[in-house]
Amino acid sequence: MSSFLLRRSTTSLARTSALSIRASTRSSLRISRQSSIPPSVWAAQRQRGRYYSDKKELGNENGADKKSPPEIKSSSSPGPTDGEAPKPPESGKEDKPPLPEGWVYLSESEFNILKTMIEEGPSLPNILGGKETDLRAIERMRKNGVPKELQEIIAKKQTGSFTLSDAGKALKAINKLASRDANEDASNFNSKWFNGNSPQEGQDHDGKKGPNEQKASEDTSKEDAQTKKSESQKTPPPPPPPGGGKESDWITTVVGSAIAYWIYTSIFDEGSREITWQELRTNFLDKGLVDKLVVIGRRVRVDLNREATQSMYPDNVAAKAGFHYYFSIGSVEAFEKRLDEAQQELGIPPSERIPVSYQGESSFMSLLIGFGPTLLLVGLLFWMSKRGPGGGGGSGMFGFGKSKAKRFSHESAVKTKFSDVAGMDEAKVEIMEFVSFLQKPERFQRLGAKIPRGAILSGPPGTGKTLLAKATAGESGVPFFSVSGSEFVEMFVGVGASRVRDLFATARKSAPCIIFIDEIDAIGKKRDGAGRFSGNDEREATLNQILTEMDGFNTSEQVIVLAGTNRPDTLDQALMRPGRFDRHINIDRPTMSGRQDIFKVYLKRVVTNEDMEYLSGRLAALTPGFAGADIANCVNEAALVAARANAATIELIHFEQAIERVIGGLERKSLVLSPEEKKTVAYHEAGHAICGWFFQWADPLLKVSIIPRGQGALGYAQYAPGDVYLMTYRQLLDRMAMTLGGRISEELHFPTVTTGASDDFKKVTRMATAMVTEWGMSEKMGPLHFQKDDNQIVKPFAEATGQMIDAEVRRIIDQAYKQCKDLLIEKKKEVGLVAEELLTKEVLTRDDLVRILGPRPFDDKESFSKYFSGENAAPGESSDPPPPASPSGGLDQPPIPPQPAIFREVKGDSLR
Ligand SMILES: Nc1ncnc2c1ncn2[C@@H]1O[C@H](COP(=O)(O)OP(=O)(O)OP(=O)(O)O)[C@@H](O)[C@H]1O
Repeated sequence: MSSFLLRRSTTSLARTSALSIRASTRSSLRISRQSSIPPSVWAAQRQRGRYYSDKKELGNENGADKKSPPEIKSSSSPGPTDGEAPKPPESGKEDKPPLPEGWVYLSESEFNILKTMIEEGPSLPNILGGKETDLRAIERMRKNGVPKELQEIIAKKQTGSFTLSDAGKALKAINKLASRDANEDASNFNSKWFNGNSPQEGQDHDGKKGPNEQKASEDTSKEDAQTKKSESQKTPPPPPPPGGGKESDWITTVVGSAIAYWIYTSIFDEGSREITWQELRTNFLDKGLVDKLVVIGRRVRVDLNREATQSMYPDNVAAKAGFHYYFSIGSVEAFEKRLDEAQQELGIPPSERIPVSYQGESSFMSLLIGFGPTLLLVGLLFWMSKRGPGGGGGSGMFGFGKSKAKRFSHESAVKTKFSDVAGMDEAKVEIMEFVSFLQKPERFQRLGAKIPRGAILSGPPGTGKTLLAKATAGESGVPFFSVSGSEFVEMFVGVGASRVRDLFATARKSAPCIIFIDEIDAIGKKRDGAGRFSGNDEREATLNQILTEMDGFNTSEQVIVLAGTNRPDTLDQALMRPGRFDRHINIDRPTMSGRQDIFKVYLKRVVTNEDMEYLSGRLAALTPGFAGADIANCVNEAALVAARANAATIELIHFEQAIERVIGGLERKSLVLSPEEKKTVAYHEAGHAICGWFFQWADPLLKVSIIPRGQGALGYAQYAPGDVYLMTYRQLLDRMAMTLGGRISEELHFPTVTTGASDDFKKVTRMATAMVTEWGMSEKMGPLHFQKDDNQIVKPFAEATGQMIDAEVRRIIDQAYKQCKDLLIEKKKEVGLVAEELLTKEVLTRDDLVRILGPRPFDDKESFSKYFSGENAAPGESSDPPPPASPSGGLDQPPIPPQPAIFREVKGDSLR
């Protein structure tokens, strides 16, 4: 820019300087307080302004000003914009060799502009050579020429009319420079390393060649290439070129950053600034600095005469090339009227008036503003689709369709072995077969057997279905994909099916492998018409996809699908058919010996000095109905109890406390009962205890307590019911009578009764109803079965049958009531003894009861006596429960599920 100014006519410069000094001493650009210039001065200034900017008007100018134009013209080298061939600089023209097409030598003035651009732009860090390297880059361009595009950009720099398309040109120029220099460096490097020469003739002091030598050097390299290739195969590859073509990188960096900086400043940074009409008038219009006004929509761009502005406001941004002021207008008509008035006031003749042109709003910025939000949205969508919820991209839109299955491999996560799974021997045998399928498929294929596709593992919660599937993966040593059925469910339709596809596709790639779908009922429910209006299409589509994928396996693929569910009855039949889930493995709560085995697994992991065999047996006897997860929890709880007591090892007492805690809840020592309440609770519990002692088929009593526990239990009696699979009418009646013992004892010992027996009544009613409606234990009703279904609106029986059911239920309960009352009247004294001892000691064990009541008049089961009263063991009685009844036996489940050993008795809530 400075060189440009230097070439201005000294006369005009002197004049403009005088004016500018005067103006700048009076005000800054921002202050609108301005003395107005007389019309004559304005006209002179304006003439000068127009003179500098508009070559067509040169003929109209006075002789003094006519000196400037030729100088200005000579300052800008003929660029390709004029269609002229690039002219080599005047000096040394003859010394320079011709350049390839598209390359030009820059004139000195152009180099000056380029230098200014580089100086204005960011400099290279010192470590890379700083300004010195900048200058070397210029030297190199001076010697080897530059791409034509660079010359055009330099020309634009002078006029300040840089557009977005010029940015493309700039990139092209940088690219050309970079590749030319890279080629040159490569050929220098080749000649240095392959010819073993020092820099050759025709190379500069850095060993680099000019573009004219480049071609020859390339040819030489090509010629030598064959020989070099064979040589390079024999000899180790040469070290990287010294400097590694660093110089050419600097050139690209220097020129690139200068141009990028200029693009940035001309488009974004201070490229324009808004002013008011008043500012325009006082600062520019009145001083004759405005060349042209361009109306763009509701804005007017002010094109200033750069030189005049520069001389008047030398330090102001207004003088910068490419900078524009603009102001907003209400309407074009109003603006024109205002401008007319202003020019009239200034006495500007019509021929000298400021030209006004009109443009549509199609600048880059308006485009950016228009399309910016859309571009942003598209970019955001693209980014989201790349990342997706699973992270790292996924199939389907936004990766939602990507399966969320966790992959475990034998080496990493699945360390579970069959030895960790106890108490389900039959299930283990079944599933072990899958391991052999995966390990030795040929053993089965040899005989023409098809490998099963999958197995459904069903059973109550916590019985070890997932554990068994993991152990299968651990034993077979194949990858294991674990996913929950609910993870297929998403709010978007089609996502579930897509995830299934993705899961199976991934599994196929890792075959042989195991897929485990836990809680498959989340997606595998029966497809009936019922859900038509509840948006089940997505679930059905997911199920259909599973069905399709499982059909799609061929027998050699060795992908085995295991699925776990608590509700096998709700699953779709298509899923269960052979060819999909071929095997149905039912995993029930463990039996007494199963529990003992599971206890052994977990007892091994804790510190205890107890005899393992006895301890595990006793704990198993105490925990009928416990699943594997409950047992694991009990052992852990015992360790916590022992730790709390600062014990060195876990003792039996800690385990028993843990079991009581798991079943009955925490002891609530803070709950203080009144003496009357305590007495009622004691007699209530004593009633139960006496019944349990003197009824033959009642469960053996272990402990009675009146310490409140858990949620609202003010007292409890602990029994060891053992594992029961079949129950007789008499057993049921004794159990009902024992359950009513609490209330009847209250009736017999107090003038009134309490609300504490509500839970007992519920149990008794449920048992009696099942006897009448399900188990055919009423002669009057006969062998009928009415399924209890809360969703059924219409009862499955007639009104008369309903009345008969009610009557029979009442009859049975009355019978149990009478049986209990007769006993408690007979044993009224014993009830009193037990209750009084309870009031003093709060807890009575089986030994206390033996002391008060004498030995129980009936033999206990072996499983019970073995662990709780050894001397009473009945010889020859098996401790193992009878085997489960076969389906043909008419019972597919125990009539009364094994109950926890604690009966909660008096409900605290209802006592208040
Ligand atoms: N037979 C068993 N042997 C050893 N540990 C068991 C056994 N069954 C359950 N467990 C313990 O219980 C935990 C929970 O079991 P798991 O998750 O396999 O039960 P699940 O049947 O899959 O339950 P859900 O139906 O609720 O998913 C296991 O991690 C394990 O610690």
